[in-house]
Amino acid sequence: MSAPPPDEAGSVPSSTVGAQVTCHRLIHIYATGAGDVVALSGVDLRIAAGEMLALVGPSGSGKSTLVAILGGLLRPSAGRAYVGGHELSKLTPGRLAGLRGTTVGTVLQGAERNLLPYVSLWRNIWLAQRPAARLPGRRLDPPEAILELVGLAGEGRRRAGELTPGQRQRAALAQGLAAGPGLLLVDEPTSQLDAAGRDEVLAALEAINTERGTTVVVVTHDGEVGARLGRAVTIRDGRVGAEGRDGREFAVVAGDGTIQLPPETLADFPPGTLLAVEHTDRAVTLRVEDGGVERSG
Ligand SMILES: Nc1ncnc2c1ncn2[C@@H]1O[C@H](COP(=O)(O)OP(=O)(O)OP(=O)(O)O)[C@@H](O)[C@H]1O
Repeated sequence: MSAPPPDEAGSVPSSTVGAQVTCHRLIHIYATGAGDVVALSGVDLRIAAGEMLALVGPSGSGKSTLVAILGGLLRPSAGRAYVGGHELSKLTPGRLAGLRGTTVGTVLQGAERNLLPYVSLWRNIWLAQRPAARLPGRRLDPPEAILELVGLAGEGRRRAGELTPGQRQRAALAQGLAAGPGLLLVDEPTSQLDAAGRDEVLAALEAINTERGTTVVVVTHDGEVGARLGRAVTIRDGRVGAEGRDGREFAVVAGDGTIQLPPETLADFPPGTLLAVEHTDRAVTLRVEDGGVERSG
């Protein structure tokens, strides 16, 4: 592993505090031999610096695509994504590479994909720190301090391959955090774990967020994980479909003024239903006229 060229890495500022994230009408289309696949169809999302949230939603709704764009692994087809003041679609490939790991840390699904199994945890972390080591003003924590943060104090000499699944997942978090990114993206960190392992991973994520101020985004299918993080953004059909905050579920007004109805209402209000919209001071009411369902066309 070699450090990015100084002229490119040097233009990426230090990220010792949480990064703010903004998505504006973000669109991504995969071109395949069988035709185009629209993965994101206009995501509007704002995440404050130092916030922690879950991205939830059905399989294929676009969560991984969104995370890949925020992690600098994929360029959006249209729209804008900002991380820590950088507009990702405007960065050259070199600057985008410099951003990965230093400003944004990504922990891929499956802890073993993030770690070298035959070297110690200390060395795994040290290797992940190398790209950031020459950035001006970047203060890198000793590997042991990062391991302590994720509940692996004293385990640095062990090889990643020797760890339990829960320890391995926390080691993967430490690796993602190694270079001090302002944003940590974590894909399905609890999917292979029992309840105790899940609690330890959640405790590690909370420690990263509260003690370092790192902005943390967790992709999960586990509703309990979403509830514990306080804010859970549901991605549905490639856009923000709803948002849960402290146990309450909300519809979200998108940048183009649309909202998605909760899926359970669609049996009563199928596509094509005509709704009268009534707007008062603090309320918007959608009402079927005359109690009947009218269809367009
Ligand atoms: N590399 C790719 N090439 C073509 N289509 C893709 C590719 N990656 C994802 N897709 C498609 O894009 C859409 C969104 O996929 P994505 O993986 O982002 O969803 P997801 O919510 O992360 O799903 P899951 O929860 O199953 O991981 C799906 O229709 C998927 O089939």
